[in-house]
Amino acid sequence: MAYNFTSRSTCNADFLGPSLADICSGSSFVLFMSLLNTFVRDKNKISGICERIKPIERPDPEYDFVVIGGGAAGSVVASRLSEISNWKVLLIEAGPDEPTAAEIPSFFNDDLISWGYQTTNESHACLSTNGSCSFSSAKALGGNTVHNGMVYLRGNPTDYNNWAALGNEGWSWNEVKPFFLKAENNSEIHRVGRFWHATGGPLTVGRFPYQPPITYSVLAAAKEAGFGVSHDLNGDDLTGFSIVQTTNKHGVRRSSARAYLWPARHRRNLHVSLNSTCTRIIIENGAAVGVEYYQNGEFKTVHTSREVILSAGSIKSPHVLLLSGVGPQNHLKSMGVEVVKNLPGVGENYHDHLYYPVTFTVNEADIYDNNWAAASEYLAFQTGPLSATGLNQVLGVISSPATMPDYPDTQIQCAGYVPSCAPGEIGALQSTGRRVVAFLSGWEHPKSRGRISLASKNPFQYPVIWGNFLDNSDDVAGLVRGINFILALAETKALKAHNLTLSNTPLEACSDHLFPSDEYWECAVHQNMLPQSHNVGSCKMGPPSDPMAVVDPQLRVYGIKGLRIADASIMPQVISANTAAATMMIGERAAHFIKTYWGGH
Ligand SMILES: Cc1cc2nc3c(=O)[nH]c(=O)nc-3n(C[C@H](O)[C@H](O)[C@H](O)COP(=O)(O)OP(=O)(O)OC[C@H]3O[C@@H](n4cnc5c(N)ncnc54)[C@H](O)[C@@H]3O)c2cc1C
Repeated sequence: MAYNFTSRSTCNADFLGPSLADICSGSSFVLFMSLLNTFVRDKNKISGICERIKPIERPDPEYDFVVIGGGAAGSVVASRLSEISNWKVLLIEAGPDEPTAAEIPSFFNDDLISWGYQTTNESHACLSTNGSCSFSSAKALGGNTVHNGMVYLRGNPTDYNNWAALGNEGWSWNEVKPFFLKAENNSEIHRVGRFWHATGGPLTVGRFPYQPPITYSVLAAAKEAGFGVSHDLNGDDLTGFSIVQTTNKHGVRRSSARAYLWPARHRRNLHVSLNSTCTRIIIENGAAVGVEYYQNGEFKTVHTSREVILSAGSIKSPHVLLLSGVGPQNHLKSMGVEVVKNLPGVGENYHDHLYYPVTFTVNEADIYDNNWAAASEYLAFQTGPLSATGLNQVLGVISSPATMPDYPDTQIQCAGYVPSCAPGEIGALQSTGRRVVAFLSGWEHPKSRGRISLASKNPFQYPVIWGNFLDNSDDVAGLVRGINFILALAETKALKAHNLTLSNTPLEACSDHLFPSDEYWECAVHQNMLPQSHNVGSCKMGPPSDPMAVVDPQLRVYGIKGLRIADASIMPQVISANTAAATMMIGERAAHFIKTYWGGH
């Protein structure tokens, strides 16, 4: 095999986001990361430098549709609507284009492009950080699909049947499944089969080309501990540990923007405006007629002749609605915002999956996996450690005694072996200690509900994000059960062979409890639990009989004509799995509703 770095592209994309060199601090990293960034950027197969959407500088005064937010759902909506060549579509995204670093799977969760959100006033959670939980959310074209873990899980059929049972016609599993399939291009169809999967859609899905060797010990441990091994958690094997499929193509990330927008880059009827923050939806006589946004130091407006689609995610969609005068009237009045429509559910019902990390060491030196050898292999072949997310591609789905066997409520996410920053030397040590791995107890059926509300009517001030996490004691119990599953996994011969040793040390704040008893873990999760950034529910979908519903089952905002919401915020209850695939499905569903309404099929 010969290394080939000669595919230097001549394309230019001066609108790209931050460089790899910005990710790692420390001067010794800079040369290595700058060179890697240059090589990656020039390699079209990885960076897609010649395939990117070219942003528009001066949008037209009017479009048929304006989509706010180019994330998991917004990119899908804009792409699907612009399939109709006589519809003009504008997509407004607050962030820049997706950075080249994002294309390399091992550099996931890069905080450089994050909005940097924090919850406040938590009485039961994140007590070690004064009741404020931090979580990541990407500000870039592609939204969180640009820096998420790429795990492709759709959730459980019961999740969607529950939505339908709440009065959301058209959202049962059998009705949403075709839209998952429409999106999907499964690169392992021979392994996972056509009953559950499809080929030919925009979103390439498959396992990463690389798994760290310890992966197979984790799977053996899962078998030994009785959790089982699933060959496909999206098929009929709904529980067990698995090397999951992810949104990657040949070891390169597939964000929703790369999957849906880049192939549409030659469409003359699709415009994308980057670094453009929507500050308000313009509503006249009960109808959305345009959008106000801020770009390059100026407020601008654009009008729409058909619809505005709000896809700014679970934090910003309610924020934009509230800034536009749509929300609980008393709250709006108290903030000095003119009430356009009293809609009490806006910002309510906010919730997220919760997790608690249990950390261990293994009997290996703590080396950096990102080095010249790994980088060269990745540049030449898009394989090796950089082509994957380390042990994070392994997770377990478990039904605890609190749920039905076919409706799992616990997810154990594995973590470790992720090559990200590197000092530039092959085999350099990260520390003189042993390598750390973690297992995250993930609680997938949270019952606590929080709220998004205005901090002020200034559109640039973040809203107040109150998770109210762990308010319901069932959520604490769920996390502790997950921790016990992890401890059982750690006791297996398969993992003992790695000398897996618990490294969580007793917390001072929990010193009244025996370490590691259930009482101790209950105390610990109140101290250090984290939201998983799978936030949903803050503009929930519901039937007209539900006074707290924000959108109807066709995603139309109650009481405002020409305005829909398509993103994770419409989920009435979070699904039992990572939320990106479901959110892209919501984008597909929204585009279908819109095309049906306006005769666009
Ligand atoms: C670190 C991390 C890891 C994750 N890992 C996984 C995973 O492995 N698998 C999985 O399934 N899910 C994962 N998720 C969750 C998943 O990515 C999200 O649920 C999903 O992206 C939500 O989609 P969305 O369209 O609702 O919002 P987003 O994807 O957040 O998109 C919203 C977009 O709107 C833009 N925007 C916001 N406000 C404005 C405004 N005022 N004007 C213009 N634009 C605006 C934002 O910049 C953003 O681009 C992860 C999330 C995070 C943060």
